[in-house]
Amino acid sequence: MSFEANYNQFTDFIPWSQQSPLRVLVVTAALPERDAVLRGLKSDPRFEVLLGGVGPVAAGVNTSRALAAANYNLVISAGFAGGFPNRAEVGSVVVGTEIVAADLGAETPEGFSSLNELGFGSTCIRTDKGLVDYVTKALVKAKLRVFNGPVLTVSTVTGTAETAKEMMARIPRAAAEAMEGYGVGFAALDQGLPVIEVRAISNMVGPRNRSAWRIREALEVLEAVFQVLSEVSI
Ligand SMILES: O=C(O)c1cccc(C(=O)CC[C@H]2O[C@@H](n3cnc4c(=O)[nH]cnc43)[C@H](O)[C@@H]2O)c1
Repeated sequence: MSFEANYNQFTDFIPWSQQSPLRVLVVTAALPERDAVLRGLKSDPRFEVLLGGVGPVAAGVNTSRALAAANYNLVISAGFAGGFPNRAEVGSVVVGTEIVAADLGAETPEGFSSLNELGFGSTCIRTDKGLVDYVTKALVKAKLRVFNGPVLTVSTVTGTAETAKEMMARIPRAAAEAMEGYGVGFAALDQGLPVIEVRAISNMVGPRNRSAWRIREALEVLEAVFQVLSEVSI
């Protein structure tokens, strides 16, 4: 289906799609992720791919800078992520329903208190539901293994079973953990733009085991994701 046909499908119910022409900023953390996304997109002119750096601060600052320099109407945070056990396995894709700054808060004798609970703002950025559903369906149709759920943003990669358990208790439906989504999402929100997070699962969240990382597989999945997105022209 052509870009215009798909684009028009949204015009009844997704405000961002009424803005024309569609320009999408994709923010990746590292070079291999950026290159995989570019290979998938095959020079689709509607997409710009930014190397935003690792972690929420670098990603947020670089996204803000890019959004200030040009007009976009959609932002995508993309790359690898850890999958939570029984939620998203290695080689699958997670399309985030929410972006949650999972370690932004305070440790108290009673346990962790999020920024929300402390009354200092929100740790949760909502993603565009219509777009999340649309992207999910397109990826499933392309035979990718896709899961939906909150994607956590952390400043410290989880490296023990205890912390993984704690994260799952804190955000029970969490599907994946990465390090940039909240920064990218905050910058998009600041400009009034919709955001989604799409992650290829390279490892499981839990005890540190670098030999179990499946980077090449995750890169292939990331490339396939953006090939699909280019073909359905979100
Ligand atoms: O040294 C380690 O044990 C280790 C384990 C997981 C990830 C790292 C990184 O430095 C990668 C950071 C990079 O990749 C994304 N990512 C991928 N998997 C995870 C994860 O399980 N938890 C958090 N982030 C992850 C992340 O978005 C960064 O861009 C090192």
